[in-house]
Amino acid sequence: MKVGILGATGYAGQEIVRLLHRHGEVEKLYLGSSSAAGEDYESIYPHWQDQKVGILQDETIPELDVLFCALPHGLTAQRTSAFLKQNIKVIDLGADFRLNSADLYEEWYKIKHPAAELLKDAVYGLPEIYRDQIKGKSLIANPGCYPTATLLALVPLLRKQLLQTSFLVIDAKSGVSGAGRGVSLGMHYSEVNENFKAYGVASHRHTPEIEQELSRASGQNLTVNFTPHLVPMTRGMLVTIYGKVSEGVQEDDLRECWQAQYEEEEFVHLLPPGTWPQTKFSSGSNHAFLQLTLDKRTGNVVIVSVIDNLMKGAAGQAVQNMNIIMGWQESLGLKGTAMWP
Ligand SMILES: NC(=O)C1=CN([C@@H]2O[C@H](COP(=O)(O)OP(=O)(O)OC[C@H]3O[C@@H](n4cnc5c(N)ncnc54)[C@H](OP(=O)(O)O)[C@@H]3O)[C@@H](O)[C@H]2O)C=CC1
Ligand SMILES: CC(=O)N[C@@H](CCC(=O)OP(=O)(O)O)C(=O)O
Repeated sequence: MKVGILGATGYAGQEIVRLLHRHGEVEKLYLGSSSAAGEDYESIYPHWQDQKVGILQDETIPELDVLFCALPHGLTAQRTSAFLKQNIKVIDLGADFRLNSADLYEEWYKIKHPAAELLKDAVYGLPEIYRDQIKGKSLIANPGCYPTATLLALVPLLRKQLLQTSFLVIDAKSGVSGAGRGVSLGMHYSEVNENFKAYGVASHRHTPEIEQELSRASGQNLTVNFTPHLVPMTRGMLVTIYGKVSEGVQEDDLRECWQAQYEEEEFVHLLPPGTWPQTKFSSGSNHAFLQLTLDKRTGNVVIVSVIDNLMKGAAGQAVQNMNIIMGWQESLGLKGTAMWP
């Protein structure tokens, strides 16, 4: 199969390179770059020395079966229609096709949607929830990292109406690689190291994505309080969620619901009661870890969900989506647990 990556020099793009290198079905890899065409991949990332990854090409897309777009938002949608006309299946790691409404996209991303007519054709690529809809599709909206960690925890519970929709607090923490390689001042080592800060408070652009998918799961329009934080670590994401259970719901009901949803899943793991997820459990792997408790004093459920932002939160999930649309074994390129410690 011929597979391509746009944004191959970025953090998400280079993680896809790593996964495809051990995938087995990829015969030809096109590496597209707007800034480094003609350069050997090894000169950008010397840890690939002597592994013959390839020469970065300009963004003229050759004949391909699948194209991963790991670009800043807005850039993929401008070109998607042309890619689809070339019979290329497109997996967008950015946000261009995640929201169903072009108006909502404009409100949160502050640009007019470049291809609103394609929104109806895009599938939200969260395999454990929407696998059947992803199969055979040509345009996949790979979910955001914070939404992935949040939705894996909440969608099954809301579908079964085990939680009240009026009160959901999502307190999220991400490693710095979540911001990409082109860093701004706020991501400078001396600004991040030995520091810890909230950002995007009550305004982060993943809020409408989370609300859209939770509303879909619960059948009601709901809102959430979502606050992301920046943690001085390279990769990893830990999301703590507080909610109110529906009347009469016990902790076992919540666990059984997760169990039913995820018992056949290779990449989502329910930890035994009392074992709480840590970011290192998923570092460098596509595995997600979940835990919850019903706090008897307050009556609120507390949930913790952990993923690696670059893997299940981006490149790993994108490769999982490719495997599904191509009808391959879902774990191709994705085998392996975290590196520990
Ligand atoms: N980092 C993460 O944890 C996650 C990222 N994502 C999404 O994946 C996409 C890529 O993110 P990430 O790899 O982190 O970002 P990076 O900033 O690390 O990489 C983006 C790449 O896009 C290419 N690019 C093309 N045109 C432009 C432009 N005008 N400005 C900047 N870059 C450009 C660049 O590669 P070149 O110069 O070679 O063309 C660049 O390396 C984004 O949409 C991001 O939101 C989603 C989930 C998690
Ligand atoms: C730490 C950090 O900065 N994280 C990024 C999230 C990365 C991501 O998933 O962004 P997209 O929705 O654009 O794909 C952020 O908050 O903007």
